[in-house]
Amino acid sequence: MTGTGEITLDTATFKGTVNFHTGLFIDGKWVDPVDAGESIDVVNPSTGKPIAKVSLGSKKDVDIAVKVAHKAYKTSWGLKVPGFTRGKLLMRLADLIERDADQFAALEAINVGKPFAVAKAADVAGTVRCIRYFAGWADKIEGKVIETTEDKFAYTRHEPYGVVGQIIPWNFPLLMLSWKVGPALSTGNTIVLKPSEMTPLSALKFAELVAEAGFPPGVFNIVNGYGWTVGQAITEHMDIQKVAFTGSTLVGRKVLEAAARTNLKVVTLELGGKSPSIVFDDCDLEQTVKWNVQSMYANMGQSCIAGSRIFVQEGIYDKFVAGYTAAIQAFANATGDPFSPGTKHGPQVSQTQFDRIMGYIDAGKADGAKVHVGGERHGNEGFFIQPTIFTEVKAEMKIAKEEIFGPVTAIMKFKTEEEVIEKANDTVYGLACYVYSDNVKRALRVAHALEAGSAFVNTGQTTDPAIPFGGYKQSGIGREHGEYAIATYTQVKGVHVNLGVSL
Ligand SMILES: NC(=O)C1=CN([C@@H]2O[C@H](COP(=O)(O)OP(=O)(O)OC[C@H]3O[C@@H](n4cnc5c(N)ncnc54)[C@H](O)[C@@H]3O)[C@@H](O)[C@H]2O)C=CC1
Ligand code: BAL
Repeated sequence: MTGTGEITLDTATFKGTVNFHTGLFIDGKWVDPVDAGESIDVVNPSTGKPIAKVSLGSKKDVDIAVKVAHKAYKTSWGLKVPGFTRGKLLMRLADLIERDADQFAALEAINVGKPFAVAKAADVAGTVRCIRYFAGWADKIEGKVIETTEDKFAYTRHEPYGVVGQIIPWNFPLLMLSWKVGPALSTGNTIVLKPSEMTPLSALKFAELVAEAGFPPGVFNIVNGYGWTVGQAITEHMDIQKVAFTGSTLVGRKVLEAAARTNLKVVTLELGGKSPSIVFDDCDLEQTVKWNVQSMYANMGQSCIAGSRIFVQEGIYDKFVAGYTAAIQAFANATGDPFSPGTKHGPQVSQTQFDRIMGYIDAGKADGAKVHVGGERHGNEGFFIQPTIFTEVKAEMKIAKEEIFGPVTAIMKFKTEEEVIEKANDTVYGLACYVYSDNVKRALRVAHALEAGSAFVNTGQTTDPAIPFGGYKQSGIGREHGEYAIATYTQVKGVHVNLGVSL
């Protein structure tokens, strides 16, 4: 019997105990790592104190997990199982996650620092919707017949890869897992997944429900561990045919290099961003302020699509900055315990991220930008940072160029549409962009001219499992969501059948 953990809470939003396993989930069972004994401390970012220990896996455990995943693929999953059966199991899994929504939200609140209500309404509900969406695809994966000559019957099959590796980040531990697990299982692949070492708890809870839903053993496996050991072993494994990764551009590069060095596995990458938000004079000011607050400060700014560079047209600049400042000050007043009902802003996920973000704030100050709001830590416990706005920002400053991944906005002024398109596109990233204007022709013209995989027009940040998500430029390769995700988890075979006598 491997370890278990429990967290008991008596808060205004959640009262009760959440139990979870702390081992590795391989072949439908909870097991200890081959090199048992070492563990990872899981920390509550609101206090900086440990809340659990989970087993630390290694390359040896990845090897075992890949073997059982391969066997499951050949014997009890893959195309052996009809799409409607895979879909039914995924539907059942979604129902179980919904049943345990409060427990999942509690884990995301205590382990990531997300406000409980937000975790429940966004992360958990989004996960349920994502799994249901991909359950629906399972029996709709179709090839096509291709007309060539009268003698030839040719058609395509969209076949799974076999064993896929999935490496999950810490900013949306459950939701990002669902974006990867949903399409992989729907299409018949089996999975070896590594959660972030900082935020493994919701993934471990998820694995319990995979077993309860009745998926065959070996179809879904979790190996906890660090990126440079377990993560790297996944990316280098010769029997993993595809890897899906969400995280930093730095590590994304390593994932691609590992694939090139080993078996040329297919790689999809969802990486960093420095998304522009463009506010035109003719926008609906009140709404635009609200949308910008949400797009930037949701999840404590730890979102790859955060609208972190706000370009404001000169005619509305003063009014926008005044409205945005007031809104951020109100938002900042709702900083605190993720389990308090009114909390909107929690801690950063870790000491490392806290230090990194404070380093950027210091760089902004040193480079001559003006701290308009915030700019300091909040309180003296945990990893809280005040929502921060910089004005008087120049394009060449670090805070305008690099992904901060924290609650820090850089506001800049512009005059013309042409000028702002050029400035907005002057980045190595291309994940998302935001455009605010009541002139729909202009809004769409600009959205089309911006080099980004998602364009949000007159809205905050929003994702939907039906709508493709991914990056241009150094923000990634491939797409998650929608039929595009189905395509990235299948490979196409062209079948040529001779109906005549000659070739
Ligand atoms: N696109 C996104 O949603 C995310 C972006 N980031 C960006 O990355 C920055 C640094 O955050 P980190 O936690 O250090 O990100 P990271 O890229 O190191 O971590 C993401 C995942 O990759 C794994 N990993 C690390 N090294 C690996 C390797 N060599 N091979 C395979 N897997 C590996 C980690 O264990 C984790 O599961 C953030 O400040 C942010 O800018 C981080 C998390 C999510
Ligand atoms: N990584 C996809 C969702 C987000 O970070 O906003």
